[in-house]
Amino acid sequence: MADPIIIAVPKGRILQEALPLLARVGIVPEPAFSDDASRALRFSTNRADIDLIRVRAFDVATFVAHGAAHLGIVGSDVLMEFAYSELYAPVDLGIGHCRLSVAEPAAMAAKDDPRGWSHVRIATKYPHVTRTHFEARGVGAECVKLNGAMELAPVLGLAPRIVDLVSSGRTLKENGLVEVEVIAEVTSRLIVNRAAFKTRGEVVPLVDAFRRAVAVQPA
Ligand SMILES: Nc1ncnc2c1ncn2[C@@H]1O[C@H](COP(=O)(O)OP(=O)(O)OP(=O)(O)O)[C@@H](O)[C@H]1O
Ligand SMILES: O=P(O)(O)OC[C@H]1O[C@H](OP(=O)(O)OP(=O)(O)O)[C@H](O)[C@@H]1O
Repeated sequence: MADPIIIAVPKGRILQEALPLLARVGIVPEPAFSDDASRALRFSTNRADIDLIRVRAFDVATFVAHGAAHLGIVGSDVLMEFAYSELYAPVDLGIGHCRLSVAEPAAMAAKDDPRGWSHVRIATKYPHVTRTHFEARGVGAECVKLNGAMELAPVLGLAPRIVDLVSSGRTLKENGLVEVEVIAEVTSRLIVNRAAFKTRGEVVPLVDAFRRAVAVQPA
């Protein structure tokens, strides 16, 4: 038998929404996959021809782009940041809904006019998306790269503005920030390594199975 197809799934918040979707596709991981105490990183499933790996959200795209995994589930925010040409993103999975936004302290926003910006300093996990967004309207963006807790940057003087994911808005509110621009709406996508799509015959029916599972997804 050929080596199993490997699907990369992010640990963290997307995982909880991805598991019911995988079940509708007919993929049920071994129990250790959902056990936070497990230190394993690769897991078998009810299908002998499919294994799952559990990696950080940003690393899903890297594993699949390099062919170390054949398919993956990843936020469109990550795809925008890396823009890997080796990836094909054929299915919007309709999970992990949030948006990528610019935010700043409420007091600053009260007096601020985004149309007047010529240069901004921004704390973010998304420097590429941020620079591209501002360059499109002639604004230079100087980015301070952080991997989390961006909301601390304005009050501690690291950068007056941030670009981060927003869902309920609670994190911004509890840190005295307000959203001033939405850069992109975000959902999770099924991604496929382009070479695997051509060379592994199992991939096309699997992509179709994800498409069907999304179509019957509860609203
Ligand atoms: N508040 C949110 N609501 C819905 N989806 C979100 C939210 N925050 C993040 N996501 C989605 O989940 C993905 C993972 O989020 P995030 O990077 O915050 O997870 P994490 O577990 O903190 O990652 P890591 O620890 O690997 O850095 C994001 O790429 C995005 O697509
Ligand atoms: O608008 P809200 O519903 O409050 O969600 C937004 C928060 O969610 C994400 O962080 P996450 O909880 O994944 O934590 P981390 O990125 O700091 O690990 C994001 O980076 C925001 O901090």
